[in-house]
Amino acid sequence: MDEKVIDIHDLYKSFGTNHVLRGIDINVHKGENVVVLGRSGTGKSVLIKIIAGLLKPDSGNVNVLGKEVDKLGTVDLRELRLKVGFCFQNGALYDSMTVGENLAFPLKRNTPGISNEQVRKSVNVTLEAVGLLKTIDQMPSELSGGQRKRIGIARTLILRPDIMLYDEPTAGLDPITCTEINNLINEVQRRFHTSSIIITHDLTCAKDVGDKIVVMKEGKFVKQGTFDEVFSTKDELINEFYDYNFIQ
Ligand SMILES: Nc1ncnc2c1ncn2[C@@H]1O[C@H](COP(=O)(O)OP(=O)(O)OP(=O)(O)O)[C@@H](O)[C@H]1O
Repeated sequence: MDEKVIDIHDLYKSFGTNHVLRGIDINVHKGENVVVLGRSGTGKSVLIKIIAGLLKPDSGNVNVLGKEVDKLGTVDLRELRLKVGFCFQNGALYDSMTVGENLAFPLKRNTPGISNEQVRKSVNVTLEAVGLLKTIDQMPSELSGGQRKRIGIARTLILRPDIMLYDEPTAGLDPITCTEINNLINEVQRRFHTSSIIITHDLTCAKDVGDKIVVMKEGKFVKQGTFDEVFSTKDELINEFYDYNFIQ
């Protein structure tokens, strides 16, 4: 796990007078799942949007897969974005397309010349990987919340990215479905050799999927280590999380 696929140093980002990121350092090694844990509004989504090249940093170094993201031109940025999969909180599915079409769409758009047979094969393999091949002809509105999340992950995965960025993958799900999503995130890591950042305020998710946990507060990282290292001392910050998650 020596190779760094994400290497961020001294990252700052403000919106007007709202100083959201205030000197962030983080690295993700190849094959690692890193959880960013923090309460609402601490800047977790802004951080992964900067990594995905969707927002520009004010200052600092943001190196992703060996490239300085904010220095890339349009073509190089587009190429990098294909290797960085962004799993949106709501799955970002097209409601007017079937599940199969939702997966085929990004693949066709980003792989000029791909044959219908290759698309069909890839859609099948990817749906099978998330355990939902049976939903291929269903509409997103017919799916449960957990299924929509899985399909959202599949739609990102179909481009076989090196990096997966998960934005609150378990938000709004019941505990059993949360566990299923956590298992899927680990399965994706194993099967597709992805490196991931998972942002969440769900402690069970952090514990289940995180090789490393970083705790963010007010735009800074205040703790990092394995789950046990971070949560071995129950200071005020950590207690906030236990209270929030109703865990004693
Ligand atoms: N495009 C934007 N323009 C202006 N302000 C923004 C923009 N994106 C985010 N912000 C602000 O940045 C701050 C951090 O937002 P962010 O979405 O990163 O929080 P978060 O930690 O992901 O919270 P949550 O858990 O609720 O999603 C918020 O105050 C938000 O209003």
